[in-house]
Amino acid sequence: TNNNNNNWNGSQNGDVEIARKLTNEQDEIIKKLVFYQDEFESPSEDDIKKIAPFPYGDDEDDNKRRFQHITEMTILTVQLIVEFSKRVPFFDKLFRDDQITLLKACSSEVMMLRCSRKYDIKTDSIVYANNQPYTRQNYSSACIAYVADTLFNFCRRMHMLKVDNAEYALLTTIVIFSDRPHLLEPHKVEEIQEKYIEILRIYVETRRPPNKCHFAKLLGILTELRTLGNINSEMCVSLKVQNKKLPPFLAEIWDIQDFS
Ligand SMILES: Cc1nc(-c2ccccc2Cl)n(NC(=O)c2ccc3c(c2C)OCCO3)c1C(C)C
Repeated sequence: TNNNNNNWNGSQNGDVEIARKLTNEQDEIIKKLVFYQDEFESPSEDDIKKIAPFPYGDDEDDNKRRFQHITEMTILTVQLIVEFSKRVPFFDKLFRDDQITLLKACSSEVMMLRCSRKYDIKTDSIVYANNQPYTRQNYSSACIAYVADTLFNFCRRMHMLKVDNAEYALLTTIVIFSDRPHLLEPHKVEEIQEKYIEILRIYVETRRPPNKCHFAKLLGILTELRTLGNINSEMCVSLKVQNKKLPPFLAEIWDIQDFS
């Protein structure tokens, strides 16, 4: 090192990045996230019985019923995301207003992540809660055709990355603590997110050969999810125009102002 105690890579006092191990606290956090990810993974059987079945027919009414089914399934899924977030360490440290801001903004992104976790490459379908597959075709025919390929291509890319349960749980948590408009304490949210990003970095480092740049690819997913979430928001507005009514619960969480 040169005489002013800088290392060749410019890091001060010689603390070059070393492969750290997870602390006990960090290890406990991962275990908790994975536990609650499983706990709130899918809507219960009897919840699913209560919603309209997914029709496999192909007439106009079936398209409407498919849309109805997706909206009801989404409401159940968003409720699971809310339950999961309540168990995520440090979420309770935020103002209630910020918790709501984060949940409204992350819900569509977390749902895309959940879809990718249920993706079956062999049948190119998303096998959701009740073992009924959403294929590109029947997802498209639910009158949201142009997004089906985007969603399914995202699921394929996630499949190729072989994301494991701990990585999924950490990614979901990092998505929840993303910077969003109108937060009262943006720095607090960012600080919490950084804790989870650090846990993910160390977890990946200790699990996979370093040359795979797997950690960088996982962070890249966050950017992709942001784009997908924005397409969802645009779609919500266009649905409004097609006066395809979203249930009030979704219209509220996705901020679809009532222009009427
Ligand atoms: C009631 C409802 N539920 C969903 C949904 C369903 C599954 C995963 C994520 C979402 Cl957000 N969506 N959104 C999509 O299905 C959707 C919208 C835009 C997309 C997209 C999806 C899945 O995926 C790719 C990017 O663009 C809708 C409405 C708005 C139709």
